[in-house]
Amino acid sequence: MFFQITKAATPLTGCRRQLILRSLSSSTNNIQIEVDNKTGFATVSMNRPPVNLLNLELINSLTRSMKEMEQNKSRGIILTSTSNSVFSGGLDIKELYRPDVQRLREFWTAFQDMWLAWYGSAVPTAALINGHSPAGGCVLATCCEYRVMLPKFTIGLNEAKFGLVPPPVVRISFKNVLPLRIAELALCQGKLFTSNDALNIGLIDELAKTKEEGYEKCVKFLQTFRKVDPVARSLTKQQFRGKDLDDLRKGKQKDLNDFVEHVTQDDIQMRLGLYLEQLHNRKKK
Ligand SMILES: CC/C=C\C/C=C\CCCC/C=C/C(=O)SCCNC(=O)CCNC(=O)[C@H](O)C(C)(C)COP(=O)(O)OP(=O)(O)OC[C@H]1O[C@@H](n2cnc3c(N)ncnc32)[C@H](O)[C@@H]1OP(=O)(O)O
Repeated sequence: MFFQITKAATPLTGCRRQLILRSLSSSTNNIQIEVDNKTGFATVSMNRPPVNLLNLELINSLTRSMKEMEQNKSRGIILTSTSNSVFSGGLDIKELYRPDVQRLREFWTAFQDMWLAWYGSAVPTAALINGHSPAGGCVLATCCEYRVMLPKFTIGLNEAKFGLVPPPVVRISFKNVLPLRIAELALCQGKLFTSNDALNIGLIDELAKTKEEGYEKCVKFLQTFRKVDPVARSLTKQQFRGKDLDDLRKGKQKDLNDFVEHVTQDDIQMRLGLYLEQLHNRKKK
């Protein structure tokens, strides 16, 4: 993939000059990448209005972005969104409802690859959670090494509430962040935590009042690795996450088959249909 590079001031950091890298190969422009001149850190912003739902194209763009930043020897990545109220609304349920099975398989394979790329990234990562972050949004945030969240939003894995069983790839990064008992209870309850509660249980690391403050906190975290050898850092991270990554790599085909079998069941399709309807009608009441 090719990038067009231009210099511009960014709304994220006021007048600080940044390199704006815009993906040219993506016709949808669903990701924006900015590289800070001073720190060398890249900000990856999901940009799929209105609520950054993870469809096949956005998932593929997230994976490609990570691979390219690794190739470019990026020194750190901040994942956020261009929205004012949503980090990511999670999986686009339209991908799961009455699916074309071939596309459903492609979709879940892409999600597995995105998880492998972000959870296993060689580059240090921080999530700037500038809005709601349910389900797939929470998976992305927990793939990162550090989380800074703005107040009065929600984050968590709510799949159980609408009848989905969270597969391993969804559970693992959540379990990596939280004590096992809290993770188990939260998953069984399909619980979404407020920003404050998320801080109290350790699902996020810091709160920030504004996106700018959150950005500075993410930068501060990434700078903690400034004096650490990048290869040693990356291999140490792999020692912690390597087994999880290997388990998915080895079990990819089974995980895919389980996912497709689960999602295409009549009962699950009915629940997904009802949930979509509920989301659509939410504001009419
Ligand atoms: C053995 C086991 C094997 C396999 C298991 C199978 C499956 C596992 C699944 C994998 C795990 C991941 C799951 C997910 O991510 S599912 C998605 C979960 N997400 C949610 O529940 C969030 C729902 N959305 C919201 O709560 C709100 O939309 C949100 C994000 C807080 C934003 O609110 P707001 O800004 O007010 O925006 P709207 O609600 O008006 O939404 C705008 C627009 O988008 C539609 N929409 C919202 N979310 C979704 C979604 N997830 N999928 C599809 N569509 C969605 C909403 O209806 C609006 O559209 P409209 O046309 O009505 O205007």
